[in-house]
Amino acid sequence: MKRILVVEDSQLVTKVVRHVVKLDDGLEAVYASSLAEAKEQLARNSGQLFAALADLNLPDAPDGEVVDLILAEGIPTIVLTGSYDEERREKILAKGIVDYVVKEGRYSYEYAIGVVHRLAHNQATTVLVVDDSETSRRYISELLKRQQFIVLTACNGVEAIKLLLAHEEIKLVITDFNMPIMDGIELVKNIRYKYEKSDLVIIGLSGRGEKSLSAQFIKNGANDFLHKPFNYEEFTCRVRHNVESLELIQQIRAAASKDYLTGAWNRRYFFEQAEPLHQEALQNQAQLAAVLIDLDHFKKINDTYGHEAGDRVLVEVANLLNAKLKRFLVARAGGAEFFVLLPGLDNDQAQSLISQLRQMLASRPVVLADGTELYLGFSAGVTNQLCSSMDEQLAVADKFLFRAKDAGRNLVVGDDDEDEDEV
Ligand SMILES: Nc1nc2c(ncn2[C@@H]2O[C@H](COP(=O)(O)OP(=O)(O)OP(=O)(O)O)[C@@H](O)[C@H]2O)c(=O)[nH]1
Repeated sequence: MKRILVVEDSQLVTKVVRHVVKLDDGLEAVYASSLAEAKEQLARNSGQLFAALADLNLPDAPDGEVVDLILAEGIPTIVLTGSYDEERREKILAKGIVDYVVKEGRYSYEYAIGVVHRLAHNQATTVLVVDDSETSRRYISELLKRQQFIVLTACNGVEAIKLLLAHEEIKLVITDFNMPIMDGIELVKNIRYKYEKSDLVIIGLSGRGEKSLSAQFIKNGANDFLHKPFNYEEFTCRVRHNVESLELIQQIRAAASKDYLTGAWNRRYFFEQAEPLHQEALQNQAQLAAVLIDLDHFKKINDTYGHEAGDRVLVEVANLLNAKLKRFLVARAGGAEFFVLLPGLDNDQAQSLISQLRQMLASRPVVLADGTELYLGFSAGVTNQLCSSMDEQLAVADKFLFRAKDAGRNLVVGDDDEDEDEV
């Protein structure tokens, strides 16, 4: 939970902000209606405030003094202002605030809260700034740090590539064009050999009078560009827009790869990951065990306790498999069936691991919402016969799974079992 300070003397505005904050699970707020109260809240919540929303005009501080007070504590501040004019805008931005919001209705406050959330995301986002000018690097870094980004810097393309290789977490590269050793466009070309646009955002910078550079940046793989000199708002809007687009693509990707109910990987993702691992194992004659797990009498759980109880069981089983098979690939195949891929394990090792899981599940009940304890069993087929494709190997696992069901269920059958595993 992030705690924010809201400094506002209008009761009506405070009421709306309270309402917006209340609807937000990730935020809690403390309130002040004057400079004096703001001082008290800062002292009381020292070290615990993530950000602040502050009105510029307070009865005891009519000229934005409260903003200076909050900024002096190192707290990212979003200014709430009743009126907007160019001179005022320049003045408040120059103070070092994160953003300003003109109080024009509920949407303005939702926007302000959105900025707070953006700051929280930015704290986990690393940006690489590439520029040979120290002044420029420092200026861009300062703008990014105001937005709470983690910032790394490089003074040419070669240094940038070294940093990219050493820091997989970098999500955004902001690069100038004119640099010694490797210019910005060459850097973009090099980066795009390895990183897709949907994995890493690049924003090119081009100076005035070099208009064609912006097009060259984009044509060679940059996501966006900015003409220099730019102002703080122009820069932060572009950065925000690009980072949000990247996050959205990554969310869509994750949603397309995960099973909606259990959060486990889905069938599509499993094959996407498993096929290359299978090919690699074939080429290197390496061990690769594939497993098909199916809960026993799952239909009876739905029929007896309802579909919701069935869902709960599926979630618990997926959680157990994910927790116990962390370094392997686990996916929900559909219904009450799960795929597991165990690279590096021979049949005996895989069979023994899956049997342990079977015993674990059988000895730990899943507790339903009404307190009912359900002891579950599963049957599984395990094989490390590589066959010629992943599909074929899974067909062998499926044949063993069928054998396990046929032999009475609650069993793990593998390559060496002509009949059955332990019951
Ligand atoms: N609650 C719930 N049920 C599901 C879901 N997907 C499939 N099912 C049900 O899961 C059941 C799967 O049953 P089966 O695997 O065919 O049969 P079973 O009762 O487990 O019997 P055996 O596998 O032979 O032991 C069906 O009744 C499906 O309707 C789901 O997402 N949630």
